[in-house]
Amino acid sequence: MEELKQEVYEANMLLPKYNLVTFTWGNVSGIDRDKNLLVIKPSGVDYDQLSPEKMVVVDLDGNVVEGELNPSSDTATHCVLYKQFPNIKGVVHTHSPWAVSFAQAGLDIPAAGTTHADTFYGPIPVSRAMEEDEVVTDYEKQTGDVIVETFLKRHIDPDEVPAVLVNDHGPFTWGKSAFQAVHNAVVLEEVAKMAYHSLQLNPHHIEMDHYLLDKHYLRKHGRNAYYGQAIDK
Ligand SMILES: O=C(CO)[C@@H](O)[C@H](O)COP(=O)(O)O
Repeated sequence: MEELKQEVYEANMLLPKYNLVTFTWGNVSGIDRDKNLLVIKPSGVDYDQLSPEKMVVVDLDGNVVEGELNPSSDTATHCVLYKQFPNIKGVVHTHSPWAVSFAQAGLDIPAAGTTHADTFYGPIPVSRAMEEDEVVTDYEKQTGDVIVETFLKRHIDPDEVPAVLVNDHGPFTWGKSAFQAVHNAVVLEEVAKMAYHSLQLNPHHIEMDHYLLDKHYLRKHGRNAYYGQAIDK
């Protein structure tokens, strides 16, 4: 687990580097799928006080297996995502302002251009607002459940759109490693900013044409399709 602690520590340090967080906001985790153990940032610790040794190891139920500090307050959300999205090995939560603005407005981030399509095969979905009892009982676990519900109800593949906006809260991203999850968080913030400005310039021309989304995303990610029909060429 030492290697994963080092990776997750370095991934956490990228959040302030790319201006995705302020103070102790946000968190990154990574999972060892063989051991079913995840490493996550400790709760409430300033980024400049972090070290690989301060990372916390928990099981998929959030029980601390190793570490002196409390795990991130969002640990339960990370655990739900690892359980429900079997191909992911890293999760990130940030408070990046442009993505949070869409989350607070209850709006998807539209697939407005090829910058978006490079990483996300469609709009970034915003979850529904959570009910009072969901917030009061176990907010962080319920947050994970609402994220999974969003992808199931909208038939979105989490491997093709590795990001979500939690309504009234902020973004979560994921990927095949903690570093890839951070990369997706950086791209998410950039495309949120671009989409906001595109909407201001021309709200009537925002969603990119599907054939361009298909060609661009699927060509970059190993498939080639046209209007969703896979073309074996
Ligand atoms: O979303 C929130 C608070 O709104 C949390 O993600 C904090 O931003 C970070 O909490 P810790 O990871 O330090 O517990």
